Amino acid sequence: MITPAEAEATIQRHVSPFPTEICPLLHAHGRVLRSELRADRDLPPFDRVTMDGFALRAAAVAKGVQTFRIEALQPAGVPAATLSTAADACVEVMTGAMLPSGADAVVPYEDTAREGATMRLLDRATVTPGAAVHRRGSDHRAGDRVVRAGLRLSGREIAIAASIGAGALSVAAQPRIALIASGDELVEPDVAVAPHQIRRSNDYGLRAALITAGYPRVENFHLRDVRHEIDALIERVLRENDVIVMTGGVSKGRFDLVPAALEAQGVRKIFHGVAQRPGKPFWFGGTTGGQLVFALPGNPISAYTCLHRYVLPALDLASGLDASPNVGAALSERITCPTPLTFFLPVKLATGPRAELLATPRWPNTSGDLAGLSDTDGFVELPPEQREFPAGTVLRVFRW
Ligand SMILES: Nc1nc2c(c(=O)[nH]1)N[C@H]1C(S)=C(S)[C@@H](COP(=O)(O)OP(=O)(O)OC[C@H]3O[C@@H](n4cnc5c(N)ncnc54)[C@H](O)[C@@H]3O)O[C@H]1N2
Ligand code: MOO
Repeated sequence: MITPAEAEATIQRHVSPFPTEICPLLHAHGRVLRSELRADRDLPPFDRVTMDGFALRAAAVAKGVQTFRIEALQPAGVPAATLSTAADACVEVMTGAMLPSGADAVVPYEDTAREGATMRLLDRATVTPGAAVHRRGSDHRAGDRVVRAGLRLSGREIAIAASIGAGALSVAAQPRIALIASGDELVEPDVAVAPHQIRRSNDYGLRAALITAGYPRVENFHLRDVRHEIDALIERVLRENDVIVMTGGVSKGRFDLVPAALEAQGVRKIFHGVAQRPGKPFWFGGTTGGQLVFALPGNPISAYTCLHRYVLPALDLASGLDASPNVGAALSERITCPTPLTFFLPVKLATGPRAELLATPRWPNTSGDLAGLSDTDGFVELPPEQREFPAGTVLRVFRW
């Protein structure tokens, strides 16, 4: 059996990038940016007043002028006024206005007293060139890169894009994902359930996790353990989707028909089985057209863990998202690992006394104990062969 690291690397080798498409800015949040964004003009685009008050020449103040004539009013959103050459000239200005030409500093209202059309500086006013002026191009020059490619777009990048006039963005296409739960025992959550039946929870949970992670084009299906029905559905979803995620039916049981059906429909098995718990029977394959098929074990914690350990990172890679850095967390208590395989242990994360990330184990009862995952932040990966892990051991952590 291959290790989780080998499984991850193998999946990565089979991932090809999703196509690029153009997306209107209003719908681009959560999408992965494919082309960097560059400033279309200097930022700020003009010498921008940063305080409501009066614009004047700092040199006049240095020469002892204390009282100024208010020549004009300069609000935001209109072209710059021009200060006359008189030493005591000033223009009343608003935050966000263009600095009047000829002026080089702004005194806020709070440092002045006004009498009709004149303004007097209070003793506390200190006026130096550039005071309360945000110089043109001082944040970024036209042509500078302001957002790099490979980021998932949040409100921050959307605001930057808007500020540089990028009304449509080049982003990774979102894959169409078929999410198939298989098993005769499964029923919908909102119907009467017989004692021998199990409510479908995996696929609902995986669907929510996929959407939350930025992959909303998910369609759910249910399969009975009937071979010709499995074949027919796989054939159909392969026609319409880029990625297939299945749960259940991949182990060794008489009704674990999924691997054979996938191969019969032209999905090539790349591996079946990973030396890990939970999730040992994980099956991965692909088509010649580049579609990826993840058949996850049916036990709920196995499926949810495998989605986060393998499926979401593969989708992120295909989207061109920057790889997230490996994050380590220190165990808050000593643990004994129950298996010689790599073990994924759910944890609650907190900040320790030296500002380190602390992982507190939250042992689920079994790999079916979904409730054990509630109020956890992710899982740590316990490497194989080592069984005793003292408190303070730093382990790789994956967040849900
Ligand atoms: N002889 C062996 N038996 C099993 C092995 C093995 O190596 N040899 N591996 C075990 C492990 S580990 C796992 S994990 C499971 C995985 O089996 P399957 O992928 O075939 O999953 P199922 O048998 O279909 O289901 C397992 C379990 O999960 C429940 N389930 C399935 N789908 C859902 C769903 N959508 N929502 C809620 N619950 C679901 C299902 O009812 C079963 O209880 O195999 C072991 N056996
Ligand atoms: O390894 Mo299975 O995925 O635990 O129940």
